[in-house]
Parts: sequence; C-alpha cells; structure tokens
Amino acid sequence: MILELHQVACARGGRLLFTQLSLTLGAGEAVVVTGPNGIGKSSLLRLAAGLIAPFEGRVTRSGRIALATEDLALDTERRLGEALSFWARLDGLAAVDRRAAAALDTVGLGKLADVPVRLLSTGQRRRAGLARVLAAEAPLWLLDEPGNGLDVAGVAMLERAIADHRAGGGAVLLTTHQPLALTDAWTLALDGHVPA
Ligand SMILES: Nc1ncnc2c1ncn2[C@@H]1O[C@H](COP(=O)(O)OP(=O)(O)OP(=O)(O)O)[C@@H](O)[C@H]1O
Repeated sequence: MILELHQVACARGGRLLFTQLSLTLGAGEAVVVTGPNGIGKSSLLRLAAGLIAPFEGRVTRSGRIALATEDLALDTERRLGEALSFWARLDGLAAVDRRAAAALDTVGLGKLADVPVRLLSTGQRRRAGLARVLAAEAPLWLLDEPGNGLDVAGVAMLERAIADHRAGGGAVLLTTHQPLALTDAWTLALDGHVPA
C-alpha cells in the first residue's frame, strides 16, 4: 500500500466538500479524480499530501510523495538546473545534478538548464514541474491538472512518464479536466461523495 484514505471527509472554509471517501493505491496503480470546478479535487490531493488534515477519517502514506500543482515551487531566480538540484538535495537524494539533468532531458528541457526559471513559458513551466516530480524519485505522485498548458508532444511525454513510473512500482493520484491515455486507471468521481 502506497496511499490509503479511510472514510475521509474534507472541510474547507467551514464547508464540507466531500465525505465517506475511501481509497487504496498500491504499486503500479493510478487513480484519476474527476468532478466539476470547486468540488474539491485539489483539496483531495492536498489531503493525500498531508498538507491539510481530514475533517474525519484517516490518511496513511507509506513513503515519500512528489506533489505538482499550479504553483511551480521552483525558485524563479535560479537557473532551471540549479533549481531542480536544490529540491533533490533537500530530499536527501544523491547525485542531484545528474538526477536533475536526466529529469530535464526526459521532459524535453535539457537545453534550458541554464535559463532562469522566471523566463520559462507556460508549457515549459509545466514540464519543469514534472521534472521536479521525476527528480524526486518518490513512490507516490500527486499531480494536479498536469496536462494544463502542455502541447500534444508534452501530453504524450506526460503519459509516458506516468506509465514508466507505474511500471517501476510507483502510484499516481491525479486530477485532470482533459482526457489522458492511462492504462488501467481507476476513476474517482467526487460527485458521488458530496454531502446531501
Ligand atoms: N484555503 C482555503 N480556504 C477556504 N476554502 C478553500 C481553500 N482552498 C479551497 N477552498 C474551497 O474549497 C473548494 C474546493 O476547492 P478545490 O480547489 O479543491 O476544487 P477543485 O475541484 O480542485 O476545483 P477546480 O476544478 O476549479 O480546480 C472551493 O469552493 C474553494 O473555494
């Protein structure tokens, strides 16, 4: 088990968003969270990441996580390669520069390692966010709308990265409004968990 949510309820701003949500993610599994704007998809990822506490129920994780949201979480003043190495070092990983370079190559940004993060385009920022996830080598990926702003090749790269991560025993919980080609992924429709 990489992630388990047991009978979880989530409240934000004093409002109950969803209740009675149970979910188990094991090695190689992927769950796609669906639902309309504002239903609580990002909140669910934050719960899974441990950034917010459940109102009720229990969240259990067995290892490190890599979370990618709208916020790039890379130092905008650093060069891209250095910004990625910084995170990998913080995660206590070895060979951080090599790891960062490999991740940048995978997302197609290998030539931009020396460019300051603030100069990246929208899609390049998305790719950089995925590079941060790749470099973290965490078993659990939590991806909030990872395809936003990506071109066709970028979406294909994202799908491949997710497949490789799962093939290596990782798990993925993600939200998306756009269709992504993910083999044998479960869909979790949050609509079914909105309190009456
Ligand atoms: N820090 C916060 N304090 C209070 N309310 C919040 C907070 N963060 C989110 N909310 C509220 O929680 C609800 C769910 O937000 P969330 O971002 O989880 O939705 P979502 O399903 O991801 O939406 P979208 O599809 O638009 O990204 C919204 O009504 C939002 O206003």
